[in-house]
Amino acid sequence: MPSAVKPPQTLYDKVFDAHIVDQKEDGTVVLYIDRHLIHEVTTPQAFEGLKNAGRRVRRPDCTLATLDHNIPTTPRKNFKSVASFIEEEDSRLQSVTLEENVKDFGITYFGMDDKRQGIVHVIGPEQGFTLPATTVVCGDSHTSTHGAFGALAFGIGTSEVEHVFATQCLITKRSKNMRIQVEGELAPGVSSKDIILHCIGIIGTAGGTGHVIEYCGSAIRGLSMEARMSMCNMSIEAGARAGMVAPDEITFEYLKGRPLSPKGDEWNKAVAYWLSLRSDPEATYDKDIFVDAKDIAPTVSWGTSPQDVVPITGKVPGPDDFTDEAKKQACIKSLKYMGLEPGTPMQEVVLDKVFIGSCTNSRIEDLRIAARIVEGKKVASNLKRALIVPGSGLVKKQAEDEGLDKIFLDAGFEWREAGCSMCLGMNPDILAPQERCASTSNRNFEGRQGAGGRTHLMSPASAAASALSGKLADVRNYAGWSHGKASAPVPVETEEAHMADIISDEDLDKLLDDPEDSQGNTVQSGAPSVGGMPAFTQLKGIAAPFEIANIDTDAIIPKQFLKTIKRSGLGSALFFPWRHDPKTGKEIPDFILNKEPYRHSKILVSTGVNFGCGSSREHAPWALLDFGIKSVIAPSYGDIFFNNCFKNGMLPIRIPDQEALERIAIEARAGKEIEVDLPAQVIKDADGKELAKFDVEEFRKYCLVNGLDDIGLTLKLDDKIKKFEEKRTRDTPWLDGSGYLKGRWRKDGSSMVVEAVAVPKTNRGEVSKEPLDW
Ligand SMILES: CC(C)[C@H](C(=O)O)[C@@H](O)C(=O)O
Ligand code: SF4
Repeated sequence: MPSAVKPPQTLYDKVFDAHIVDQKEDGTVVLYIDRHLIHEVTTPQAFEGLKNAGRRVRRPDCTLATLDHNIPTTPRKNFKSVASFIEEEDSRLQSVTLEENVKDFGITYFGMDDKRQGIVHVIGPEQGFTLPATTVVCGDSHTSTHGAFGALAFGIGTSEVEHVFATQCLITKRSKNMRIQVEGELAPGVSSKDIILHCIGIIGTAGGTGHVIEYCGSAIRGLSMEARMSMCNMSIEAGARAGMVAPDEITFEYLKGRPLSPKGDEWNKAVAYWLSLRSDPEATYDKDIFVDAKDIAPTVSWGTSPQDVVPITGKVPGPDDFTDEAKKQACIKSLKYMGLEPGTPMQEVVLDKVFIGSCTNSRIEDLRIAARIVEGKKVASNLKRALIVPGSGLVKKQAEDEGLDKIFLDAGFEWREAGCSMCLGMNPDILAPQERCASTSNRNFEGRQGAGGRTHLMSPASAAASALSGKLADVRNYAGWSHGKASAPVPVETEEAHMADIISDEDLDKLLDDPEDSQGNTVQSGAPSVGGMPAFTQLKGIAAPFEIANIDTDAIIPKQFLKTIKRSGLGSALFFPWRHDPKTGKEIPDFILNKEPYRHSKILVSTGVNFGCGSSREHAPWALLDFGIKSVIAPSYGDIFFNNCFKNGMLPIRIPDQEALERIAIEARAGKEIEVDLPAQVIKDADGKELAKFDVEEFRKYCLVNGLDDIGLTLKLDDKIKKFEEKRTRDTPWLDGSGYLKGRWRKDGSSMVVEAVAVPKTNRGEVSKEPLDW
């Protein structure tokens, strides 16, 4: 536990320090991970790596698995097995693969026939698996959600998932501290979703890059745990990898009695420890933002970035509302995609669908508020669908116990089973091209909810009001609304809408199986083979210039390509919607990577900030690598993407100096080769003239130049990891041997060792549940 004599520290500093297993001189830290949540999308390649290297999962008791992204949210009355229930082949394969892996490695798993199944970020807190002062990771960017408990929780890529499986540690660096203080009382109709949208509007999607945000102030203290989760969830959209709230009475009340929360004497010990980790009053922050709660209105997004927000009473902005040229261009692009005219009042924007769900807003309180607003009324007749998708089977059950399902069904909503659903459309719930959706999810990127689909982010209350209005609506006008409009029955999703997702399943299979690009050229298969990493020293080649800011990983590789259990063959999927015409599927000749000489690019130069923001999908670097791009140069990056590159033998280079970056971009635009020299840390033009110097962390450079597998390096620290675990067992015994694996643990000398007992299986693809102890 942290000592009282240390200089003033933040909550983040304290939790981070309490988990250091080893620290190198350059600041690289081996950090112990208390809790690992896993799902089907980002684990197959990690398990494959483990198997190939003959490694085990070090702490199955600290690992919890579920299915969420791929699964249909249709009724499960006839559910027999995942293998027979999931129709779409790639989704089925990914889901069955998870089931096989959890059996092979003895990991607790909530399958589709378990009422505890749900979105990974809903079930962790619900079970008390997420606890204050812990480190929590998941191969998913919205792991930031769990920071609501005062946990240091962040998303990781698949290589890091494998690293945690094998070592229960991660190699990382200390982040900077940022504070967002929200003081005062929230106005009626304003929720924590509005707080976070408002804050992202202020700081931008790159505002928190490199930082961990601590949310504090009276408005935050007044929020429930569920509201805090919604807010921390979107820290990633604010550019930060993690967001935290100091644990308090509200936290403890939420956790007490949860299946995996500490019990009896341990509970009191745990609470005392958790309280000791609050930020010291004199602690300082690298970035400080103050928000007056009364300035926050119900907020909605208008564009294709979560920073594109206005109060619901506002209008769609136009390029003239921005002074910065890059922002003007981004506005033009967003308006075109969203099909909006500048100056249109937001409340006149007509909707096609409403989605209330996702790891941001699918908890019981979200459903309660939505139900209160729609009770006794009907969804507008112009809506094609209005979906309520509970975040977990337990949320669903509770809502049904309270009669909320009936309220929704009577109002004309669909009442679905738990899953990610229309948040990203890896499952059958998607938008058709040009359909407009009021959504309680967290990302409004191009194609996020379905190719060509248009997303407006908002709170559950606003989404409920919008469902009644059929347009984007100000919830404050709906509180007393009692006369429902006549509503038409909500049509069910057609097969056509699903297939409209640009690429058919057959095409997808072909692309993934065939290591050729869409032009039929064999592409360099640069993605590393499992267990190894190619060395990186000098790289000379054509550099493709990209001039847009905030290029997200959904754009680098859209969701339909994430349903693979392999790392290779993704080159054809790179920037798929930007490279191909959605109607014909043919190449768009003007897109940079479709032009000569850029088809042969080995380097990508982005003059825009925050390259690779958003999702943790390691498929993004895999796709770049498979296309032939081994190095990216940009002013700044999404943190997870930046890490993921190194894990694949790629070099992402930060060049924050605008002039130096422009020198490089000039060469790129001219179609000339440039050279990246990692040992010398310089970028040169084709004649060897220096264009820029760059920094790279010593440890990362060492691994890249020598092609080292960092799992092997961490495993060499086994003695230190064991020592850490002994101390953890003494100080925080409630973190060992989760309730689900009771009786499977034995003491082996000084350390806890899990016995290699697979979760009992009923039949292939089906895993039986551990008995519930509640
Ligand atoms: C599939 C996963 C990698 C991804 C993420 O990391 O966020 C997904 O959950 C998303 O929301 O885009
Ligand atoms: S953001 Fe959406 S897709 Fe990602 S975990 Fe949350 S609900 Fe699932």
